[in-house]
Amino acid sequence: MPGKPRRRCRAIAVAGGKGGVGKSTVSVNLGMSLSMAGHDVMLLDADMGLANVDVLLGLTPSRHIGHLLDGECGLEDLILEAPRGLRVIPAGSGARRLAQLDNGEHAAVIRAFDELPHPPQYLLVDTAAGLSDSVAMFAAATDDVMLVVCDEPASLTDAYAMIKVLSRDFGVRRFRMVANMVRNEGEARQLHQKLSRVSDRFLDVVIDFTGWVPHDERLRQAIRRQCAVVDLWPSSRSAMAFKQLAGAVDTWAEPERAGHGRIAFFGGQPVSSTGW
Ligand SMILES: Nc1ncnc2c1ncn2[C@@H]1O[C@H](COP(=O)(O)OP(=O)(O)OP(=O)(O)O)[C@@H](O)[C@H]1O
Repeated sequence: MPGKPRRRCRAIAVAGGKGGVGKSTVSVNLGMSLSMAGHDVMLLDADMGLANVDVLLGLTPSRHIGHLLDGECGLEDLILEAPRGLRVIPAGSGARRLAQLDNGEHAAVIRAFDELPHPPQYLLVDTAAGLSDSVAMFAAATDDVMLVVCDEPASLTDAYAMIKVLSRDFGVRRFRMVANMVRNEGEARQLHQKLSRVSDRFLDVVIDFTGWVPHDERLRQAIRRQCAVVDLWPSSRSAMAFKQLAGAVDTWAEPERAGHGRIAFFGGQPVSSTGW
């Protein structure tokens, strides 16, 4: 008997351009919130050479992407089990080679996800700061690009630069904005308006407002303890915001199929084992 329609893995890049806006914090806590809501979630630390997802979660990887590229192990051998069912693929730290991957190596990392025996429902890709080829390639290989923006001029200009490059060079048309470290929803929406105004004027893109995360001292304390705030203090303001963000992500319409010839996460594997 045919089962219910199967759902494709959704890959979401967490990007922003500027360093320190909260990309890794959002990746870890959104990923864990989705996992706590019952989804199968994997988080790829794509900050090659300067890994910090494992540090944020107090994990100690013994192998990293470099071992995969050297053929010493498969992608599944790199998976670390974080709390609440979140699976993490660490980037590796301190290896210069990892910070200088060429396009072929990026493609090899992305394609390795097609071979996973248990692909996740959601793959979050925590990208590095800046606008390197590496960031652009990883972001362009996902279904959705989530831009983390905070209330600083450089955050807005860097987010705009990222939108420009991804739309012009990779045909990305839709972006999902998350305001981080803001005081309230009004401030978050103002940031969205600022970014949308300038993008509407010069670029053919859509920027959706996905949600916001307040500046929260609890979150910083959780980071110092190497825990996700959603795990340690689930009723803190930031944890509640991440829960809401996960709920918003889960209402997004089904992602479009990977474009022909595009290097995409799960591009060779159109469906996974659960209903979308
Ligand atoms: N909502 C928040 N409330 C309070 N502090 C926050 C919040 N989000 C992030 N921070 C602080 O900002 C710091 C930087 O966050 P994070 O490492 O996630 O940024 P990033 O964009 O990934 O940086 P990089 O690109 O340099 O790796 C955190 O260590 C934390 O102290």
